Parts: sequence; C-alpha cells; structure tokens
Amino acid sequence: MSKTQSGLGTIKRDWSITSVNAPKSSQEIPWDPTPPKPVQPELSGKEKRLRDIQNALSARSTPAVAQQKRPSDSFDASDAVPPAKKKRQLPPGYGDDDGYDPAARAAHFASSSRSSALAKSTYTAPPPSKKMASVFLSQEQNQILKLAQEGKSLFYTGSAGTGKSVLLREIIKTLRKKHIKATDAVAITASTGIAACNIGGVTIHSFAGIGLGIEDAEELARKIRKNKKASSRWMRTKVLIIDEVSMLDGDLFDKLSRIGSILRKSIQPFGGIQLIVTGDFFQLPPVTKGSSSVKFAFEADLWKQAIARTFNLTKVFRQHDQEFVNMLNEMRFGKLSDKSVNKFRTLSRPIYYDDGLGPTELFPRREDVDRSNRERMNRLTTPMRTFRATDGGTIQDVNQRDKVLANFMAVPELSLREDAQVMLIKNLDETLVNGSMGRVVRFCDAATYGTDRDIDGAEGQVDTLNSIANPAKKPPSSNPGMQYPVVEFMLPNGGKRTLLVQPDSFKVELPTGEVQASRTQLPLILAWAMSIHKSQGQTLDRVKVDLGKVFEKGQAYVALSRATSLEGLQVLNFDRAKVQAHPKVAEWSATLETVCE
Ligand SMILES: Nc1ncnc2c1ncn2[C@@H]1O[C@H](COP(=O)(O)OP(=O)(O)OP(=O)(O)O)[C@@H](O)[C@H]1O
Repeated sequence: MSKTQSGLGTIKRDWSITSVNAPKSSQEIPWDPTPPKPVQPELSGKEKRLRDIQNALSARSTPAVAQQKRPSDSFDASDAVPPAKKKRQLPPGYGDDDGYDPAARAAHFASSSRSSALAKSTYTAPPPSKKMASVFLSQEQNQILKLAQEGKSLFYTGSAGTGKSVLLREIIKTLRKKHIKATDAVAITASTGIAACNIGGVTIHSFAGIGLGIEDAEELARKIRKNKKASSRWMRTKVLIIDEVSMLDGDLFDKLSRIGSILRKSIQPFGGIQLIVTGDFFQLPPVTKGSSSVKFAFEADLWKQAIARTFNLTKVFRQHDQEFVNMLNEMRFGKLSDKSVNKFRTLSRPIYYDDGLGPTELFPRREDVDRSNRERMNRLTTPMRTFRATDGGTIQDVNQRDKVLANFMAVPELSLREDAQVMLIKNLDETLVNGSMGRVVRFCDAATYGTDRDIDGAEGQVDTLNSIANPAKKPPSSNPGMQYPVVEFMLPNGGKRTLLVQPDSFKVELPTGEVQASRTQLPLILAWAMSIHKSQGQTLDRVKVDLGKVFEKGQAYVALSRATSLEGLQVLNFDRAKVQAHPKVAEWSATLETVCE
C-alpha cells in the first residue's frame, strides 16, 4: 500500500505526553504531566504536536529550571556520520551546544536594526517567535534533577525518546550554576567522540588523560600524574558526567574509578567525585576487540558502589502513538509479539511525500551512507558548490586532532547542489533546530540576500544564519562576496522557513575552556542518508531502514526508535532475529529493582 503524506518536518520539540509501559523492575517516579494538558484523541499526531508547541509557547508560567539563564558556555560541534548531535534532539531552550544565549538573542532582536527586517521573514506558516520556548521537565525528570543538584551520584536510563538528553542538558546547566565559582568543576564527558560532541564535552578518555587506557589503573595514574593538565582536571572536578554509558567498557569504568581514588587519595569510587551517568544499555553496546565478549559498565566491580541511585524514565516524548511506543518497547526487550512483527512487516510499503523532501535512510555502515548521499547528489544536474571547513584547536598532533574532528557532525568538505536534501546541525531558535530537514533552493551572498538586488528571492526572505544564531558577532568565516546555500526548512507545524545558511563554529572544549579542536563550516549535512551511530539521539519524522544490513544488537532499536510515527517509518526486510536485545542487558534490566532502592 502506498500513500502520500504532506510535509511534516523533523520534530524536535514535543510537548505532549505518552507513557511507555515500564518494566516492572524499574524504579518509577510518580509524575504528573507538566503542564497538564488533556489529550484530544481526535487530533492527528502532527496537529497535536503543533497544538502542544503553541500551548507551550504561550504558557505564562515557566518552571524554575527552564527560567534559569544559560551559562555562557559556547559548545557547538557534532560528529562524523551520527548522531550525536547523538547528538540528540533537544527542545527549545536547550541550545547549550550552540553557544546560544536566549536572553542575549532576545535583547538583540529587540534592539537590532535588523529586527524589523527579520519580522518580514517569509513563512508559509505562522512566523515563529524568535525566542526559544521553555521546556517543562516532567515530574520524573525534575526529581532526578533535584537529586543531582543535591550532590547525589546517580545513573538514569530510559527507553529511546524519554528525554534523557534533555534532562542531561538541564542537569549540566544546574550543576554549572551550583559550581559557578569553579568553572572546571563540572566535567562533561561521553563514551564516544560523537556522543561527546553532542553534549559539548570530551570523551571520557580525553578527560581522564589515559590515552587508549590499556594499562592498569596504577600505571595510568602514574602517567596522569606526569601530565599536569590531566591531573589537575582529576583534582578539580567535582561532578563527572558520563553520557552514552552503554558504549563504555565495564573494565574501563573500574579503572577510572580506581584512578580517581589513587589521584584524589580517597577510598571512595572515583575519589569521591559526584557521578551523573546516563544512557540506555538496550541501545549501542561497547565496541569489542576481536572475539572478546562485551563487558557493560553495569558489570563493572565498582558500578554499584559508585552509583548510589538508579532511575528509569518512563514517559516517552518522541512518539505519541501508543501502539508504536508499545512496539518499540517490545523491540527494546527483544520480545516482539506476533502482532507487532506483523505490523512492522506492513511498514515495508513505499511512502510518497509531496513536498520535495524524502526520508532519511539509516545505515549501519558509513560507506553505505556516503554512497547513498553521493548517488542522490549525482542525480541532480545543477552546478555543485563545495564548502571547505577551517579547522583549529590546541591539539598539535594532526592525526589526533583529525580523530577528534572526525566526530564532528560538520564535515570537512560539504558539496551541495540546488535541491539537495540537508539537515541543520545546530539549534538556532525554537523552530530551526539540530535535526531540521530542508532543501537547498538556491545560492546567494549575504550582501544581496533579502535586498532589492536579490531578484531570485521572494520578498521578505531575509533570515540568515548569522542574524539568527550569532546576532552579536560576525559568523566565523563569512565572506561577503561568497555565495552560501539558501535552504527551505520544514517546520514542525508543517510550514516552511527559508534561511541563508552561513558558516558557524563547532568545537570540543575541556572543562577549563581549552578548545581542543574546532571547525568552522556550514551547519548542514546531506540528509538523504545517515549512519545509525550518528542518528543516535536524533528525532526524525521520515525514516527508512533496511534491517537486512543491520548486524549489531541494539542497532535496529536505535534506528527504528528515531521515527516519530509509524506513518513516517519505512522498514525493509524486517526480521525478528535482528531486533534481539543483548541477553546480559535483558537479564540486568530485570534486576533493576534490586539495584534501585
Ligand atoms: N520535558 C520535555 N518536554 C517536552 N519535550 C521533551 C521533554 N523531554 C524530551 N522531550 C523531547 O523528546 C524527544 C526525545 O528527547 P531526548 O532526545 O532527550 O530523548 P532520549 O531519551 O535522549 O532519546 P534517545 O535515547 O533515543 O537518544 C525530543 O524531541 C525532545 O525535545
């Protein structure tokens, strides 16, 4: 059966509520929907999301957490074929990774001479407000935030789309505020470079100064002592945040804990540093070498000692259709019912979209991603323009720096043509966010764009990335005569918004503010295809996955759970055997009750 769908862009912000059936073993925190909103079943998913976004935007009361002014951190960066920005989709107000300060931006729009011009921006839907909307954490998210603020070491998990990343951003903001006098007190790390880029941090290896971390803890501690910067990080850190812990090796967790104890001369795990750990062990596992069997972080000897509390988020924000939520949950545990298998099989039908944007096809291997994007580009006949990144940073070793840069979403060389399907990889405001899908409609220089001389542009098309994302400063390497892509983005409400996209900066920064690696590039990637690894954390309205190519446990779950609806999901070669949960994870998750209090 084929069907035509009209345009619905990638939804970054969901405000309505869907609960997943939590495993009995999990620790549930009672919660009420905040803000309370009755579900109106007669609305379509798209209408519901639009309604909820509008409600949220017009809500008068803002929760304390959402009102907190962002610290003036300035992370950006992403990864190589990922997800990161797992990079996860963040709702409005969560632009920690883009150096965005809503207050500064609002002030700019109020005072800037450009504000009147911006008000003329052409939209096919109601023009969005320029300020980032507040996010209302659910009660369960708020409870965890409170404990983190009180200094508790904790691990929280939850199925895909339960707002782990959103909560982590809030925890980071809150803890940075708490430790405002010691800028490097909060160390933000993740198990992989891509995941680290998504939260504006560094890899746990890089934070710890352990290189590959092959030696034993004592030897590594000796090495770190000789490295002034690394040992000072260990001594000054008060909170260690570890994201995407599912990909962290259990032995490494133990080593890190022991290193902390040795360096900080404390018998406590990690030398007494508060730990905030998150991730979903049902998603991607640690990379194993050769035939060695995987050891998850929860299998580490010191896991239970280091993690005082474990929580399981249960409220799914990404999907609104309870049937789909249930199917994904069954899949997560590798226990698909016949009904769900049959339903997944029906998803092999082609889906036709009538707005020029197709699905993003998710592949396990980067070669397939590159090939697919290349093939689609080659079908276009318009002239190709190539944009090369400018790279920098304090890492002197070129190979090492390139390794870090390879985790950025922003690519070293971006070739575009008119009609190319692209994804925005920065949060700009409440409608243009990391993950927004669009199409290149033309190329134009910044001086001409939106002026009388801009004969190709419709009247009023004057939004530029510079004016939105970086009002106070010139874009990093914007060249006045240079032509940049004009992209027509799909908005969450089904409308469109056109933007001149200019270069922006991405960086990996240590807690001290040292920029290890930076890249200036257009905040766009080709989006006909993406790797499952890079898609981790994304929220996509249109997804195509061929499960025949999936080889790793957790990959199928990650890929399919990116989709916001069954209507926007095409699944080829569905095979029950491809969606098995790792037995160790399934077993461990059943013991969560005893891990939790
Ligand atoms: N409190 C909230 N209010 C509204 N929307 C939210 C909230 N928390 C999360 N979301 C939205 O839910 C979606 C998924 O959030 P997020 O990426 O944080 O989930 P996740 O648990 O990290 O998912 P995954 O494990 O798949 O990466 C995003 O679109 C996000 O904006």
